[in-house]
Amino acid sequence: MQQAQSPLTDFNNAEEQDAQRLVSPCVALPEWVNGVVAGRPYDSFNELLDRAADLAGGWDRQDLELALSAHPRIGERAQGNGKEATLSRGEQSAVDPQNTVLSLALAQGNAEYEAKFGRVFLIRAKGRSGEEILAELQRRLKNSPQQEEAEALEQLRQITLLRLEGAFA
Ligand SMILES: NC(=O)NC1=NC(=O)NC1=O
Repeated sequence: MQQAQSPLTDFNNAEEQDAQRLVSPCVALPEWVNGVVAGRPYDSFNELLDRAADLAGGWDRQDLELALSAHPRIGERAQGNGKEATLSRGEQSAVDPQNTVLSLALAQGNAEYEAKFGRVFLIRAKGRSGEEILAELQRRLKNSPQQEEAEALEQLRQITLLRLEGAFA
């Protein structure tokens, strides 16, 4: 019986594909997943987090659009029981689907956002109430395309790094 190791030690020692499987639900960008795994062994979780943040710092619009395939709209319950869907539901748990006024406002805001920017609105939902998310959506709708691309990339980085922390908690 292997004595319980720290999650980091397990990650450092895991087969490559097992290590990739652990971090792939963080973001649907294989280059990032491979880069995090290739950086092993890490002396500390902070070293891992720093490398993950560095790799995420280079993301561009293409990465954003590719990653969005794994992020359901805000207010739409992620379907299925894959790891990403489960994570999304947890992150969006503060958005009460029974609150029809909020749900309608989010649906309308999402539609306006997609018409203006041509992609799904992405926000780090964890730690935000439904009302705070709606306020951010309405604020960001006023952004220029360049401003909004930068904001959406920052939210993708936050979601990714929060999920990474969760994978090692
Ligand atoms: N469109 C979204 O913003 N989706 C999400 N935000 C999160 O924090 N998790 C999601 O799935």
